[in-house]
Amino acid sequence: MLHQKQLAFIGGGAIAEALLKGLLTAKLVEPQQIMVCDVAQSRLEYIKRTYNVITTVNGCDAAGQADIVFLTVKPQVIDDVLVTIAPVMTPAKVVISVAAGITLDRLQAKLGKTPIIRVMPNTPVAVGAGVSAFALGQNARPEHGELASLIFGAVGKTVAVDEKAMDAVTGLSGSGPAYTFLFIEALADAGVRVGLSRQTALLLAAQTILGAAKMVVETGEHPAKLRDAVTSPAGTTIAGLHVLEQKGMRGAVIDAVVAATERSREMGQIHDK
Ligand SMILES: NC(=O)C1=CN([C@@H]2O[C@H](COP(=O)(O)OP(=O)(O)OC[C@H]3O[C@@H](n4cnc5c(N)ncnc54)[C@H](OP(=O)(O)O)[C@@H]3O)[C@@H](O)[C@H]2O)C=CC1
Ligand SMILES: O=C(O)[C@@H]1CCC=N1
Repeated sequence: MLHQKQLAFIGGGAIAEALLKGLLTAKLVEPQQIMVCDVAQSRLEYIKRTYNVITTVNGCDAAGQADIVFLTVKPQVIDDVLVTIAPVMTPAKVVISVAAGITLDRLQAKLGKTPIIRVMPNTPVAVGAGVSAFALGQNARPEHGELASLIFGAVGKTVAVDEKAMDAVTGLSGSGPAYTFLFIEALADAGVRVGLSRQTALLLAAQTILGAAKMVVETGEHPAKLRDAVTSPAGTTIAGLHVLEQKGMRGAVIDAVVAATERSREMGQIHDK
């Protein structure tokens, strides 16, 4: 389905790199099918050197030549980008926006009849283990849903959601890798505190998170049941869990996701911050 399609990324930052790396690794596309546009020449040089894709500073050119246009700029500059690319957009192209908080209505108002898909991926797409939620705009057809499943399914799991859920998705899985990296870092620091080498502590911490997540996904069991199986009576785990509960870990995580969700909503409402 992506054979001979041209993809353009408008914005060559963190999520664009994660996506193109994942798509190339999955062999869904070849490097010559990808064009990356960014305002920073040094960033483009790095992207070209690393992935051998086509690069340009001209967003209009990139969007004009592409069949699938990814909007991978910060929400704060999305309106400028929409004005730049609007003249070359046609109903035969498709726009995939990953910008946090930016609604389909706001994108559609500038892009006329071009079909739009709003997606919230996360950076583990770079290693084929992302999760992406998507919602279709008013001009999108069922094949555009299939396209989203194909592209984002090649680099992880996908879920179709009602657009209303997008801010919550952003607060949970969009930002979630950052919370998890912080937890891994904290676990590794803890390992060092109790006498392990940094290298060993980091390996134990990261592999523990990976293994625990895999158990939840593959067994379909409730995490509480899996947790109970680790927690021996009067053992080590309950001593550790007691401290985490006393320090309010669950509440802190809920507050973090609520704050990120609210920030996503806020970014959809303001146009210049
Ligand atoms: N990072 C993530 O994990 C995720 C990000 N997103 C969304 O992806 C978008 C990009 O985020 P992220 O990759 O983190 O941000 P980055 O800042 O890393 O990347 C954005 C890039 O776009 C460049 N840029 C700025 N203006 C233009 C322009 N007019 N034309 C072309 N390029 C431009 C920026 O250059 P400069 O820095 O010089 O301004 C920067 O290199 C955001 O909307 C975010 O909400 C969604 C899911 C996950
Ligand atoms: O921090 C951000 O705003 C973006 C959106 C989701 C992940 N990163």
